[in-house]
Amino acid sequence: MAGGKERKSKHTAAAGQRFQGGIQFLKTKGQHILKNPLIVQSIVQKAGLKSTDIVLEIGPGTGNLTMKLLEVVKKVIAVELDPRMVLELQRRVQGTSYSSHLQVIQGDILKTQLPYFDVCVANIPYQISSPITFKLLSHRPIFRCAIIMFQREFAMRLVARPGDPLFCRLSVNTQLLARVSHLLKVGKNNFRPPPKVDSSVVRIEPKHPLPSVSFKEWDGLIRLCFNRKNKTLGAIFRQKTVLSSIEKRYRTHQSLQDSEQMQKLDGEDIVMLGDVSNDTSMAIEGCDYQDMDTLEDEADLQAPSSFKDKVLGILKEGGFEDKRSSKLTQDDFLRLLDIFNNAGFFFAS
Ligand SMILES: C[S@@+](CC[C@H](N)C(=O)[O-])C[C@H]1O[C@@H](n2cnc3c(N)ncnc32)[C@H](O)[C@@H]1O
Repeated sequence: MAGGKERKSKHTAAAGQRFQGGIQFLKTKGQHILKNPLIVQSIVQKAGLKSTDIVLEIGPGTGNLTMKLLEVVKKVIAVELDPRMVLELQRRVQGTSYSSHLQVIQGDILKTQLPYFDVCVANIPYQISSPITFKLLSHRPIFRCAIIMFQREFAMRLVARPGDPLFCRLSVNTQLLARVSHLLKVGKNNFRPPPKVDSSVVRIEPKHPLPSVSFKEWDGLIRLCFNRKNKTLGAIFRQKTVLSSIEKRYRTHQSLQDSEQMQKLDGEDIVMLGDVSNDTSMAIEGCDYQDMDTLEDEADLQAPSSFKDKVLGILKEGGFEDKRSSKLTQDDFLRLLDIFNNAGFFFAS
């Protein structure tokens, strides 16, 4: 009996953690509400907001952050998926002087066309971390900065530098497009209900102007290089699957050189960077040969080993053969892409 009673009281306490204002928080929607006002205050302070700013808030929830933002900026546009949260937020702001400064859009942020904004401030559901980061970075006109709460490990990957253990494709792609810095560590107990993982607030400041590089090309190369980030590039580019995918593109490129397809604008490129959602997935795509018949000729069929020599020769000449992706800087990757492209090798899928 006693054991039964104890189980019941534990259950009641846990359930209490998941309610506020009659709303049951759903983990499936990443609903972990920031309950510590000091953290909310600190996020708003670190955002460096101006009274003239329009702020985009992703997932306002019950509005703890929204209310603080409304105290300092001209307008908050909040995009929230859950209609129960939308109602709660509207109820909270109703009858206050802030109501005319808040616009609530009910919907999925990933499917919503983003409005104009100066700064994005958000405690996001962690399951959309990667796609939302790249959706923001592809948004135009460019915004001043984004101050976002991420799962700690994701945050540390975003800010990791060459040589750091967490340095990965996500770090390289983000840092091509933005300056990123770690602002604040936030422990689990600052949320209701507490998530399983710790969190961190990161500042993302889009670069302006962006480096002049095709992002599809860039990501195609980076994907290969981080296929096995601790192997030398020589070892990676010796792999059959890697050589096959490069060779396929090489041949396609040769045959399309004069066609319109080669003149695609880079502007549409960044959107595809959202595909890095699963950064640990390093599958190499584009290795099937189904469409090769029309492109192959006798000389091409005899090419494999000379093709490999050519690729390895480029790496060697550039001084990259013995280098490892985990230690390369952004300038190194830009130079590597440049020498490959100049030799007629391309990486965009
Ligand atoms: C971590 S909670 C943050 C709540 C609030 N901003 C706070 O700090 O207390 C994430 C919020 O995002 C909402 N949400 C989840 N997926 C979303 C999506 N795809 N688009 C917009 N909002 C979403 C959830 O309903 C929830 O209110």
